[in-house]
Amino acid sequence: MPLIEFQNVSFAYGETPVLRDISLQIEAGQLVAIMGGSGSGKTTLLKLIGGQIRAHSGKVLVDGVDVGALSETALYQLRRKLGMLFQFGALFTDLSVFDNVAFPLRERTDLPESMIRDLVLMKLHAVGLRGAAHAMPQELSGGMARRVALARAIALDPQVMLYDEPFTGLDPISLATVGKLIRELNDALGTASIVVTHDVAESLAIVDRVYFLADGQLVAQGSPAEVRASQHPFVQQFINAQADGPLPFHKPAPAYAADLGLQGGVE
Ligand SMILES: Nc1ncnc2c1ncn2[C@@H]1O[C@H](COP(=O)(O)OP(=O)(O)OP(=O)(O)O)[C@@H](O)[C@H]1O
Repeated sequence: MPLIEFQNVSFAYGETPVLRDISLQIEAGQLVAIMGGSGSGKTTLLKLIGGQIRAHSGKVLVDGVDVGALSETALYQLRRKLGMLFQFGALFTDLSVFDNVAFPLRERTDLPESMIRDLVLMKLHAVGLRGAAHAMPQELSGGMARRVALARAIALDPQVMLYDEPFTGLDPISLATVGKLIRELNDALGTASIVVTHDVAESLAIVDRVYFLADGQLVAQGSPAEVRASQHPFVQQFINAQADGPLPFHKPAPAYAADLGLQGGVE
């Protein structure tokens, strides 16, 4: 059974459709990337998995459970299975690295402090930062802070990991380190993981599959090898970072002359 499944999911904010008829399946151990232009609905897709919003039609299943049908209490339980790393998922600045990672364990479990200590050190070890346990967030580089946030996200051994732009703002070395960690943690924990990213090269190096979203629809998908070889115009536009293509540079607008209030003007 897939850990994440979208069955013909559609969603709109008010009258504006954001996702249309999305179907996909992600198995345990799979790491996938969702790519698409700004506003194509990537973050919305993650919010449907976390239950922050509910599908207007179709179903979102996490570990076989229909997220849209859950009560608030049941959602709270479900979220225990999810780990999330967001671009701006900042660390608590007044807590040490250790206490940041311990936070979800203290909040969500009744484990004794001695066990929490072991778990925190294990998670920090997994991201290579056991040595920074007693540092404060202000003392960390951006890349280290992201790795601590990653350790915090996996504190409760999630079955599903959601990453929203995990590479943003990182230097090339930290970026490669975080990418490698995302892959390693996915494999070690056997999670189903989704990375929402603009970072084509980094994500192609680590993921099993890529889904391309445009205008709220899945327009292309494939393995990194298929994506690299694809002649699909959307895929090409992303891989080659072209400003214009199927995702247009210009947002649709009235004729220039009409916008300027000219009648019969020349465009
Ligand atoms: N709370 C909201 N209320 C109304 N419209 C929203 C809301 N959140 C997002 N939108 C709109 O929904 C569309 C999809 O947004 P979403 O954040 O999912 O896109 P995205 O692909 O993640 O974009 P980006 O790459 O820029 O983060 C956008 O047009 C956005 O303006």
